[in-house]
Amino acid sequence: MVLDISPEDLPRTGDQGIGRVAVIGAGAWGCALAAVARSAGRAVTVWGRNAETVTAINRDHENPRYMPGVPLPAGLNATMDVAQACAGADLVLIVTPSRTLREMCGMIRPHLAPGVPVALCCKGIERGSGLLLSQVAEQELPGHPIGALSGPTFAKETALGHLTAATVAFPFSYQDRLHPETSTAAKVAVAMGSNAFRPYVSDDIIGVEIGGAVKNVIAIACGMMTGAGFAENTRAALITRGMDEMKRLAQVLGGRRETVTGLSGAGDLTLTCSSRTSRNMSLGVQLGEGTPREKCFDGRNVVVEGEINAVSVVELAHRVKVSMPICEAVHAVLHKGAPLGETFARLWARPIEGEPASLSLSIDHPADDAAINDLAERMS
Ligand SMILES: NC(=O)C1=CN([C@@H]2O[C@H](COP(=O)(O)OP(=O)(O)OC[C@H]3O[C@@H](n4cnc5c(N)ncnc54)[C@H](OP(=O)(O)O)[C@@H]3O)[C@@H](O)[C@H]2O)C=CC1
Ligand SMILES: O=C(CO)COP(=O)(O)O
Repeated sequence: MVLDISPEDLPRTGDQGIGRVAVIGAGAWGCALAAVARSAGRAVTVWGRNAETVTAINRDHENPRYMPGVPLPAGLNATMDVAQACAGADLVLIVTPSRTLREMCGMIRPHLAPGVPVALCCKGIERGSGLLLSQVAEQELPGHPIGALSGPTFAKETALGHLTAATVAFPFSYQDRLHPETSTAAKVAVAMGSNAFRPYVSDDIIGVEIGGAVKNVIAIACGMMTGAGFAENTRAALITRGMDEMKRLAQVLGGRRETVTGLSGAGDLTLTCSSRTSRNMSLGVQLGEGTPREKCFDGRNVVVEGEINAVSVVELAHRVKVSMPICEAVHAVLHKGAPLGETFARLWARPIEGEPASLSLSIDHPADDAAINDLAERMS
């Protein structure tokens, strides 16, 4: 169900709450979130850099390039003018690929009113610096509360109004702990929430962001093994052990392990590792089937965050000395030319460990090279 209210009919609620939302990015997720905010009764303007897409959103209420056939609410405005998109906004959602975040922050900076909260809806870790996206945005947008909106949310399903839940995380002040319902996270959750889109409030931005960045890499691993002919046992093992990698990294960086078991961690990991609707899983499947990288997605340029972020995740893990063997395997195959079959066969042949890791043990068993070669052969 989509409410069709003209932006002029809506009060600007100012201090009372969030009336206007600017969405930076007119791709699949940007348009889906714009539809969510519009359906929740907000006035919404989407900024996009592609004239045809902007025209199609305004004229046809559709994004034919990224979500063909999915109707968007009629009252949703799109523009190529960033000043117009940000004018009067009480909330900004940044929804472009993670590698563009710094650039997007610089672009919107001159046009934001002081103190307007910015929620990051992209998933990744900055390459080189190892910074979380929220830390990048804090550097570029001083004085603005920076948070994240993340969860198991395929854009098309969300835009079509399928029941969806996600986490909204902003750091809490002392006051926020006394009155969580007036925190920025709660205000953003109220602004975005509707009968179909259910936000949960969190103060653990680190835990939420790590979940979003790492799950894409694990989804590529699941795809690779699926494409190579392995089945549900293998996928379940990768999901579970992948979640452990997420938990370890989140905890060392100051996030909470229980956040990783929530929507933005376990929820998104399960979704992304279960369906070829996921671009990350789909890339893995194609590679596992033996398709050369340049021929994947029929040669189209598709946003696969886990591919780029395998580098930043592994670099970060090395920096903080966290063991992430599945991410390492994906990184080795994608970026170091390691053979997929042998890499995953060796992943399975690692020393026996404790579960949980606090049961600290490591039992070497002699690597049976012939067996590893057999397994690798089976995967090639
Ligand atoms: N799709 C989904 O289901 C979900 C996606 N996300 C996350 O959202 C983020 C965006 O993904 P999604 O919307 O799916 O991607 P899409 O490929 O659908 O769209 C990407 C958008 O970003 C724009 N863009 C790309 N590069 C730049 C740039 N340098 N400057 C400005 N705009 C740029 C594209 O514009 P143009 O068309 O002009 O190239 C396009 O509008 C990712 O981090 C993804 O992980 C999160 C949850 C769900
Ligand atoms: O993040 C997503 C769902 O929550 C989208 O996943 P993909 O980028 O793999 O399509």
